[in-house]
Amino acid sequence: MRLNGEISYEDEGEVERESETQKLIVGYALTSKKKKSFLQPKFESFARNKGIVFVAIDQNRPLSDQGPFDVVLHKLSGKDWCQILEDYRQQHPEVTVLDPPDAIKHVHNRQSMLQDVAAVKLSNCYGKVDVPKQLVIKRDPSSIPGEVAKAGLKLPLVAKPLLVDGTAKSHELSLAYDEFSLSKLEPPLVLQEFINHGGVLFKVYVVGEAIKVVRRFSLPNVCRRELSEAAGVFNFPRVSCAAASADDADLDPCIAELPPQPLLEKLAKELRCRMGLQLFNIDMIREHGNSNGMGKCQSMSRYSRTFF
Ligand SMILES: Nc1ncnc2c1ncn2[C@@H]1O[C@H](COP(=O)(O)OP(=O)(O)OP(=O)(O)O)[C@@H](O)[C@H]1O
Ligand SMILES: O=P(O)(O)O[C@H]1[C@H](O)[C@@H](O)[C@H](OP(=O)(O)O)[C@@H](OP(=O)(O)O)[C@H]1O
Repeated sequence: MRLNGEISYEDEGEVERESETQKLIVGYALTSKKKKSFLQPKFESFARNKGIVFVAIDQNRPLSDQGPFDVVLHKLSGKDWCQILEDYRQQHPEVTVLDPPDAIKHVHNRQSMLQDVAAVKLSNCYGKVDVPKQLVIKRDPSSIPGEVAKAGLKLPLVAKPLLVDGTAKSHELSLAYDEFSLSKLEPPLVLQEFINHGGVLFKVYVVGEAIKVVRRFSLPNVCRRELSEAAGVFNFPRVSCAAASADDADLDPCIAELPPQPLLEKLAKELRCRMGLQLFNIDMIREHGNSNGMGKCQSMSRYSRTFF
């Protein structure tokens, strides 16, 4: 299995023979941004060799007039599109829609996306999965310092937009070091306690029962001295984007070790059942200095990367 550009074509010949008998048609409805990042030409041609063909859905024509599709893969939003998909699902129960609009709703909001993770209460011999302590602020920024104190949240705090709609704005994150600067933040947002995690994040990609984990660089630990000296709100860029891969980095094994596969399998299965999602991604960090293998999921999203 290879990520993005690093494609292995070792088994191509064999697969091409298989594809002569079988074809799976995937109709896709993606924004141009998503088409560019997800449906890369190399990926499309690799899929074609596996007998999987991607066909663009024409949004100006009724969906039922198009196809036939085995799978409808989409990442569009809006009430009208959701209704079109729901109607299509009723008329074509044989088609797999990735994913149904009702299931997707969970990951469009940073509060609801972690509620299901917390509800799983996953703790077994392989480790424990939890979510950071967090608070939702819907309106008044001047109320934030008081709300934070009332909830007993410890500084520094990571501030994230409440809604996640695929825009760059919805991925803008900031770190607030002191209580006075909290009222500068712009609701609606989620405030999460910053978890020291050794600067490494695990991206867990789930496709049905298949799981692929990659390692990315992340924010470094914040030490007590830094916290006592720093003040204000700092915006930080997409620290754990694809370019920040730490898969081949020479790291302390305690930090770099991937979360145990059985733990991820259990988590993914529970989330699939609870949310009804088949295709999603979980961002996980391992709490630094916690020898019990405690992991925290601090975010979830829909698919993005292409894997081979
Ligand atoms: N509570 C937290 N404690 C420590 N680091 C955090 C916390 N929340 C987020 N981060 C770090 O901030 C970065 C981005 O966070 P997050 O994944 O929540 O944003 P996102 O917009 O959902 O990201 P993506 O679009 O990449 O999925 C990651 O490197 C992550 O490790
Ligand atoms: O590239 P990875 O590290 O897998 O992170 C993804 C995020 O998890 C997704 O949420 C992004 O998609 P949206 O911007 O549509 O939410 C997705 O955006 P992209 O498809 O435009 O690259 C990625 O940023």
